[in-house]
Amino acid sequence: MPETPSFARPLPDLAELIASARVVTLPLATRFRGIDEREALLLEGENGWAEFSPFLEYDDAESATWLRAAVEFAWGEVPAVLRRSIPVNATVPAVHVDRVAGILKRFDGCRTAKIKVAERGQTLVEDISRVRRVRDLMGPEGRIRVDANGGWNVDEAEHAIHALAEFDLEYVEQPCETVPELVEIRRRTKYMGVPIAADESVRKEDDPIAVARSGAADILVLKAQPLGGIRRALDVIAEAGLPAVVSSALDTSVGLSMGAWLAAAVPELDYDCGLGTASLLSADVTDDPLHAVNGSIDVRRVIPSPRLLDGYAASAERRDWWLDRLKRCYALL
Ligand SMILES: O=C(O)CCC(=O)C1=CC=C[C@@H](O)[C@@H]1C(=O)O
Ligand SMILES: [Mg+2]
Repeated sequence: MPETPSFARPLPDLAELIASARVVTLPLATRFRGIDEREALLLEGENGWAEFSPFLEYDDAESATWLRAAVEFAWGEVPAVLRRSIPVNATVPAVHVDRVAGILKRFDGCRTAKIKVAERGQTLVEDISRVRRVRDLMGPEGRIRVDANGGWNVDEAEHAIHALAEFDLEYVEQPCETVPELVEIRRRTKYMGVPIAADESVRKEDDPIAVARSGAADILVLKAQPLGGIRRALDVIAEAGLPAVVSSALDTSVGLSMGAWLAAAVPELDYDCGLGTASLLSADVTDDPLHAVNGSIDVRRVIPSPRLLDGYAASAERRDWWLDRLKRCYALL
């Protein structure tokens, strides 16, 4: 038996992970993050199913953290939940303004929308018209946040946030790439009253607390898979001492069930969570997907349907690729 890590006691053998592993390729309803299909590896442990789905370009060291999260959720100790349903935001990719209404309709009852901005190859004018359309459709009570994925430099961010402020933004997520840039943009835009949230600067930095320590953000966006699991994400929230928004990584409903579990265990949950993205998929692994109903998703384990696992099974070549990745990442646990 390999050495016992804290996230799953004891660490299941690799053979056990491989025995239950299923790899799927799911079509997206809307291109997002430059992809039209989402690949994911699902695993069944003693607690139920979990998802291992680092993006394809991530290296093994980063991906091993995502595997730690899956192993914890399927085999390890998970914390008690404090709530049974989680309010979620609609997620609006960087689409043409004419597609905004169709996308919002996929998110039943969501009072909050997160809109992607600063997409490479697009202009601020396109961002402004997309955000304006969401504001028009949601009305004055809708809550609107934007996510730039670090796509602006500090001057561009200052200009864009100033231009978008008229839409009453709840926050701007990752306007710039680095922690020092976030510190600077937060200083420059403070007078506008638009809070800054950090996502990549939490999940991709070696030290997820650096953002909080440097005063680089008002809010943290936390994702269970990239942070290495629910308990690690809860530790980050406790140590950072900032309000948390729980989000996800374009997961299947199985991955979203882990995100919902994290959101359910966070002591204070003041913001709607980025866990409604099953609605961006045009197929899922379960007949009972975690779609928003009345603006919220359930906190529950998700059991994939054998019919859907077969129907959306990845090609033999992609399955082998994922199993090799699983083995390499397991070796890093
Ligand atoms: O937070 C949401 O509304 C949905 C999740 C989401 O936006 C993301 C999922 C996956 C990859 C990321 O580029 C992206 C994000 O940056 O938050
Ligand atoms: Mg983000």
